Amino acid sequence: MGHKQPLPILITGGGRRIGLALAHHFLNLHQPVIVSYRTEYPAIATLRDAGAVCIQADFSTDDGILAFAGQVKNETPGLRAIIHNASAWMPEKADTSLSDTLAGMLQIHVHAPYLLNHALAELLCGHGHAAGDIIHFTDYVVERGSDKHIAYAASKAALDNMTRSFARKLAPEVKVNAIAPSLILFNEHDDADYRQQALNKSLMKIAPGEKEVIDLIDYIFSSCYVTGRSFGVDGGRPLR
Ligand SMILES: NC(=O)C1=CN([C@@H]2O[C@H](COP(=O)(O)OP(=O)(O)OC[C@H]3O[C@@H](n4cnc5c(N)ncnc54)[C@H](OP(=O)(O)O)[C@@H]3O)[C@@H](O)[C@H]2O)C=CC1
Ligand SMILES: Nc1nc2c(c(=O)[nH]1)N=C([C@H](O)[C@@H](O)CO)CN2
Repeated sequence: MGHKQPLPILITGGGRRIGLALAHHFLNLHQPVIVSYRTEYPAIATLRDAGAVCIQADFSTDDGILAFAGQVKNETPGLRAIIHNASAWMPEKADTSLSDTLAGMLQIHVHAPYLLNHALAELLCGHGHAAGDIIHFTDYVVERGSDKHIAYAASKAALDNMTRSFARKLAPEVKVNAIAPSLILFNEHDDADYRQQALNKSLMKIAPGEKEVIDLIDYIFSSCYVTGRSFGVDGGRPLR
């Protein structure tokens, strides 16, 4: 008798950093992975060589999101999970209109997960009790707000709210949870002063790297009971 191939995990924005680390983690566990990417980084070829299905997609328009959903449906009859990692951390700034900033943040953090969850729910369902997962990457600023990233924080707050709506809609076959990180990884251009200030904002005073998020997702996937929750990965930042 042949072994049944596990269903793939879909990771959006898997070309770099946390999304890329998640993709390699699951591939190392012989778990099939489908990755969306916007920019053709060298990492995409490495992912393909490791067995990932990599689909180029730009979520800047609803048409781009829906075309991607169609390509995923052509690729697989079912999904183990969707991890909504794709994101942009846009501040309010003088050279971009406030309308464009707000629209861009709502597009990537609200339209993309909202449309993809609706379009792909049928692929997550039908595999048994708690057999599917959706993970929304939100942010610690959902609780606190952010004076420099107002639209970003508002759009992540909407995503946090959708976690509970989709948990209600898709139970008991699919669990839907959010991960709300504070500092996980610095960006290359962050200078020493910025880094020190950011480290001082948490109790734990480190930038822990992708492993903290990977371990949490492994836990969420192992559960058959936890749904509609937001998990902070923030080094105790709310207590500072
Ligand atoms: N890193 C951290 O410390 C923190 C991260 N988070 C959250 O964790 C998640 C992962 O973080 P991180 O790895 O730093 O994220 P990055 O910003 O480094 O990467 C996000 C990914 O999303 C993709 N993306 C952005 N816009 C679009 C678009 N319009 N269409 C398709 N893809 C797009 C990017 O593609 P491209 O490279 O082509 O632009 C990139 O691959 C995010 O949701 C983030 O908000 C929250 C708090 C802290
Ligand atoms: N999509 C992204 N979102 C966020 C990023 C990022 O690089 N991409 N970075 C942060 C910061 O790490 C911040 O939490 C501390 O400096 C927040 N969100």
